[in-house]
Amino acid sequence: MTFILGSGSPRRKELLAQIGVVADDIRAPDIDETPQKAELPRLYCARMAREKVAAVQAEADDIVLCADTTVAVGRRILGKPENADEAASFLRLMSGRRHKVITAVAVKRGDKLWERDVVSTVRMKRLSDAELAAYLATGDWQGKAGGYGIQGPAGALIPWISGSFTGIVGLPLAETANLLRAAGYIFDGETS
Ligand SMILES: Cc1cn([C@H]2C[C@H](O)[C@@H](COP(=O)(O)OP(=O)(O)OP(=O)(O)O)O2)c(=O)[nH]c1=O
Repeated sequence: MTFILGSGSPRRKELLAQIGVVADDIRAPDIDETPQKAELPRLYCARMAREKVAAVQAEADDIVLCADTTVAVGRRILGKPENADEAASFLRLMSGRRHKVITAVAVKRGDKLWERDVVSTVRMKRLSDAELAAYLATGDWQGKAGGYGIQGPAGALIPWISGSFTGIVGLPLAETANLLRAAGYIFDGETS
């Protein structure tokens, strides 16, 4: 059995390492992440995780794990901003209000699939123009859903969350450990 992390995200690799899981191989999936018309954020996020895991080539006995993190303001899906202007518009939208962060995880082994999604609520403080400009200048928004990373400088902008911290960062560890166990991944110290 080979354990394949189907993700190019450095966060997901680090989060797995936190629970002692080291991938034998990393294969970043390349899929079209465009939402369908009127697609709801949670359904979109679950579909992305499924499509990622389907896109990763593996042997029948290999375990493959993929995930997707999506930020939602109401029904609106905020993906990874393409540039600083888009990041600024996302952050203005979230400023002073709550939004959801959904992370869907998909694990496959042969033709079996295990899936789980975790929804967290995040409150962002009301951002002054100076705070917004200072955050954008860090460049930390790049490659992150919604244009911020709670684990970085944006942590100072988030006074409250409800849900899974590791889920917001990109991989909900409690749920992920359960999915891996279900797929037959053996953790250190466990016999089956
Ligand atoms: C909201 C939030 C997102 N993120 C990151 C996690 C994900 O890497 C990214 C969302 O993009 P994803 O499309 O979920 O993942 P990815 O493109 O980085 O990697 P891959 O598809 O290869 O697995 O946003 C944070 O790091 N911190 C946060 O607080």
